[in-house]
Amino acid sequence: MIEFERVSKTYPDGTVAVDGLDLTAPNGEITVLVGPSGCGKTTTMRMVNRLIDPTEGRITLDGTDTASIDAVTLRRRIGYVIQNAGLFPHRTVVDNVAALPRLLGGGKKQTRAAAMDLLERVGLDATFAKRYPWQLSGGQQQRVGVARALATDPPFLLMDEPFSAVDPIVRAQLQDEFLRLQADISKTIILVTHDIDEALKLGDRVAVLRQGGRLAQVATPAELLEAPADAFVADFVGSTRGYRSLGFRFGDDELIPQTEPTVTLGEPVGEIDGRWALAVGAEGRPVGWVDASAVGTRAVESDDINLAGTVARADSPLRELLNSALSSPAGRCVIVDDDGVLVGSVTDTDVLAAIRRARASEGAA
Ligand SMILES: Nc1ncnc2c1ncn2[C@@H]1O[C@H](COP(=O)(O)OP(=O)(O)OP(=O)(O)O)[C@@H](O)[C@H]1O
Repeated sequence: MIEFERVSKTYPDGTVAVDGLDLTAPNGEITVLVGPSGCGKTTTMRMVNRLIDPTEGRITLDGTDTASIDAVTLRRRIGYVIQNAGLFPHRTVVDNVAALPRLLGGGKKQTRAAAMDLLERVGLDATFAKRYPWQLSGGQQQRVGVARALATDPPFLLMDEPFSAVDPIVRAQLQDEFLRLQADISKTIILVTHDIDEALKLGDRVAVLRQGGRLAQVATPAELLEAPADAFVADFVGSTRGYRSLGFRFGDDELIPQTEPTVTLGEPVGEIDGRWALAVGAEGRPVGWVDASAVGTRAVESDDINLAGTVARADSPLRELLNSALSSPAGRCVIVDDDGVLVGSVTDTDVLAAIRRARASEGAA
């Protein structure tokens, strides 16, 4: 059990990120922290593994004050999964998973064998073990991130927006797989998300935070939907729906897709502006990004393709466009049509500007 007792965090500049939080994350359950941007979700979670120290109050793990446990020992008991997986880029998948057990003195053979088992549990077969993170899709990287967090078999798991950087179909798959895995391993989990649907799907209990790091309500998903504690919770459960539905409309705003230069497998990268070229398959469907500076003038091979980026459709919510832009090494969101064929791209800056415009017009409505 993870317990917050009157926990507050005020940053040196005076920002009150968390204010008098009382919260219990019961053993074997998923407790989700959800709330608007800046409401203190990440700060709350990072205080558990002491990446951030509380200003007041205490946090206990099965009754022991975390402040009394040496930080390294503490972190061995708490797995940590972050957005974009945070894998070591120069180590293979299996070495990423085996790294911490090795550091803790495990033998090479035995830690590798355990890592292979874990990879299989998160849905990756042996062919992925020797690859490097950039040779995996975002969803596959996230699976490795989960396997790595479980490598020391910690009783507690912290997950910060673990499924945000992948496209909606992959996200739903990862969520389903994660629920199946948890039914098996019964870890005590705190998961942070800004997505109320994800919170309601994954959480045994959902804690809704409001600005200033105050707990608005903690309840089961059903209770939250049926009996929101106040207008803020009701509004948050409802209003993010509105925000999510913000469509990307051609001709609207200044968010117009630009032509994206492409490269086909087996051919060299032509003249491009910048470092990254988008690789497309024969049917014109994007397959990933190629680092032109690494390929030089030779023909592009499948091993050159960085698979981490996601695509969005023209009518995807702006949040998905942003996820696509942020997951691409080029910082560009790739837009495809209903058949998955490339339409063009928009930059992360343009997507952010469109989100700001949409929010402003929502506020004015
Ligand atoms: N190191 C810091 N110094 C000062 N203020 C900070 C620091 N880190 C976070 N904050 C502020 O504390 C508040 C809570 O931040 P936190 O990152 O915990 O929120 P969050 O709910 O996780 O936000 P998001 O969903 O946008 O990631 C915000 O107002 C943020 O600007």
